Amino acid sequence: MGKAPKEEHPVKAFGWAARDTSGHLSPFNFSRRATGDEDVRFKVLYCGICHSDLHSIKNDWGFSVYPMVPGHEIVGEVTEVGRKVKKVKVGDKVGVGCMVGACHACDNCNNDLENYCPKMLLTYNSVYTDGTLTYGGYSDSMVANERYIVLFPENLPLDAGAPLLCAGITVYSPLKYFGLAEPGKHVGIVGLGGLGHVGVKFAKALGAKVTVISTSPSKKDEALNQLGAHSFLVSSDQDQIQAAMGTLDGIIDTVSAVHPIAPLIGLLKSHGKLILVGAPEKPLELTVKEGLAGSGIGGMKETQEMIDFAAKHNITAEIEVIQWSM
Ligand SMILES: NC(=O)c1ccc[n+]([C@@H]2O[C@H](COP(=O)([O-])OP(=O)(O)OC[C@H]3O[C@@H](n4cnc5c(N)ncnc54)[C@H](O)[C@@H]3O)[C@@H](O)[C@H]2O)c1
Ligand SMILES: [Zn+2]
Repeated sequence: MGKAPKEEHPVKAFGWAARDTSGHLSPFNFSRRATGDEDVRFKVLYCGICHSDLHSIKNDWGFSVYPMVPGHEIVGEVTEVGRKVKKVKVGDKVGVGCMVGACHACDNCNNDLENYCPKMLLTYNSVYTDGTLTYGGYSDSMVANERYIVLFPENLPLDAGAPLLCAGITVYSPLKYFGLAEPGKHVGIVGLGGLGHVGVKFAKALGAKVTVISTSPSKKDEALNQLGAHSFLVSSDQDQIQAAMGTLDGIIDTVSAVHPIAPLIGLLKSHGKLILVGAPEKPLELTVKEGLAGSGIGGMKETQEMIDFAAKHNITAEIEVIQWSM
């Protein structure tokens, strides 16, 4: 048997861990590696809660390993850097998103798409190159290779900026990749949760016209008046959906559960794409395949670009801050 998590490495750490699929987290003493030559260590100040954390805690996807310290929207202040680190210095404000490693040799890695590297290592629930389990940001400290460190510009608030490290890049990347990040383009955002609401903000800041599509009529005010979307469709209202057929250049679907997608495809112009970023526990039942695409987070270069863009355009997530104490 290997060593206990609190003895594997020299640096003591404290976090909140899921031990089973119940959804409860409890205090957890573990350890993190010493700061390597290319590593950045930081004190965690805030960590976002993404729906993927909930899927993982509850083992919705079937590959959870316990004890699990979730959290992949992690921000804090640098406390130590390895001797080869160039990107940041002690005192800088930084973040880590969904990944902490990849092979750095394949075509994807060479093209700044570590997120599609077959050997990509998740911030938690992955086995790191040293054979130990990775632990996420619901903890007091973090250490990661500098390639996976995102520098936070001075004016981007750490608390409301943290969710951008996953939610932000997950919507920003497909907006750019599918040519939707342009004035004159009309983008649909399905689901107004964590990903969806920052999706509206990014699409607008990139110049697109935005329509929110939701099952909840009660979200109309938030969509139009707080987030500034141009229009709002209730997905069960056949008249509204019929009237909007063939009007959208692309749709980003952020829904976290299985739901019908055929009606959404009807909203697209010809050659428009429905881009699925939600990750329900079961695959969607597809009756139509044309016009469908998927997208998973984004590479590190693009994640830094997204954070810099957010700082320039004052884009942050709407947040509620929860304190934790030992
Ligand atoms: N592709 C990626 O790289 C990536 C990255 C982050 C999150 N995700 C996934 O995206 C999804 C959304 O994450 P989030 O943090 O925004 O979650 P969230 O819970 O904040 O938002 C989900 C939204 O979906 C809506 N919804 C839930 N069930 C629905 C249903 N049956 N029909 C219609 N709407 C429904 C909710 O009302 C909510 O508005 C999750 O599945 C998450 O795992 C994927
Ligand atoms: Zn996430």
